[in-house]
Amino acid sequence: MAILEKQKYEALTEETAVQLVKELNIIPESAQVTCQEIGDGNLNYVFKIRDEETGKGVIVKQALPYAKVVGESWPLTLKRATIEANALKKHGEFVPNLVPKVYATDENLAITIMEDLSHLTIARTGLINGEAYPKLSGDIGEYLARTLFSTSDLALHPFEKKALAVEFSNPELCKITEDLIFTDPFFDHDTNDFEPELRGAVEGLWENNQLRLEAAKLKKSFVTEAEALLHGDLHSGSIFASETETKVIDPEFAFYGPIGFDIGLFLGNLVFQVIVREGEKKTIVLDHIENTWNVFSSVLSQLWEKESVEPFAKVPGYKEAYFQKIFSDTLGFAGCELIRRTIGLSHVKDLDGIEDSEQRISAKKTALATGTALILKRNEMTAIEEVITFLKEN
Ligand SMILES: Nc1ncnc2c1ncn2[C@@H]1O[C@H](COP(=O)(O)OP(=O)(O)O)[C@@H](O)[C@H]1O
Ligand SMILES: CSC[C@H]1O[C@H](OP(=O)(O)O)[C@H](O)[C@@H]1O
Repeated sequence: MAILEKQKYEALTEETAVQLVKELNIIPESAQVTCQEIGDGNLNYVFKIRDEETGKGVIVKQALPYAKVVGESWPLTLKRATIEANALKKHGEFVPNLVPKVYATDENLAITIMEDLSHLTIARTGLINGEAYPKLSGDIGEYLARTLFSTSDLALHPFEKKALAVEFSNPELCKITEDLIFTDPFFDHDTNDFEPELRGAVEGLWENNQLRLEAAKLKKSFVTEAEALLHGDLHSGSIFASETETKVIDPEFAFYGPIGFDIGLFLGNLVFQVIVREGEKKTIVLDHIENTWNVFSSVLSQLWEKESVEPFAKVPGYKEAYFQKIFSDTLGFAGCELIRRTIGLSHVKDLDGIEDSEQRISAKKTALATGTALILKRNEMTAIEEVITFLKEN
């Protein structure tokens, strides 16, 4: 029986994934294909199917009814697949060159069939291997400015914006972020995961009430400020890159949230590379951090001047106040990401991949101190150059 006719969820296998793309005529019935499950993320299956004759590839991504990294004991909504596909399509309206093409979706099967980007490398892997990715920060700055402006009240009629906020209501995935980024790392919670050598530093965080107060304020912003349609999990593992191209994948955490969240997650993940790199290679990443903010703010500023529908947009001082709020949120969210990826449930290879244990512990202590400082100093800093100077000195 045809898979689509069943109209109900079943976990795909390499065989049924092939059957599906043939049923949908994405690859001809007669084609000789290979199929491999290549998912390395925390949550989903990713099948790569390749037509041996034409070399054409497609990706079938399927949500499981639970979080893959933990297993069936952590049930998770299948609706995230529809959120992901719709977010790829919505963001693709504004930055078609920076997201994969979506060929088909099926809500029952919780699948997105999309462009195969295997000619690119996941940016986290490339950066760890010392790649420079000259286009990365310019492209991500552009992606952030265009997707965030175009889905906000600055660009949309309030009815349209609120309808989108409803469409992208994503409570289960938001709860993961609320717990894993904004809560658990600041408490002695059993999801936390860190080496015994870090216990002193971690207990220092738990006893730092000023830090916990600021983390609480950032969590409140995340939970309550429905400013724009966010990617929701914009770390360097959600970006494919090469010397000439950048593509953003995996927006299953998309929802209406504070604009600084996407920027902060991206910059926070670049900070890991500032911590682990030396010399000129460190400078390349510092330049990416500065350029991301500069491109983001300059494109957003142009869009604000030319296209904003907000009557207050021309009121002297409003734009500056709006940008300063995004800037300080960005630093705070970057700080939370640094802390949670160091001691929380979900780590990063940038740190965990350091084989020498003394070096690894030292890098992790730096990540915790940097994250703490970004959270605490976020309202004192007003320009990206100050952040760069701070990162160079620490
Ligand atoms: N469009 C794509 N083209 C090629 N490979 C992909 C594509 N999408 C995902 N992948 C591969 O699958 C992995 C997991 O995908 P991802 O969307 O991050 O899954 P998860 O939601 O489980 O984190 C990526 O790291 C990448 O290697
Ligand atoms: C159990 S979910 C943990 C973590 O995984 C997600 O990342 P990804 O889907 O890219 O692997 C997200 O960052 C969550 O916080």
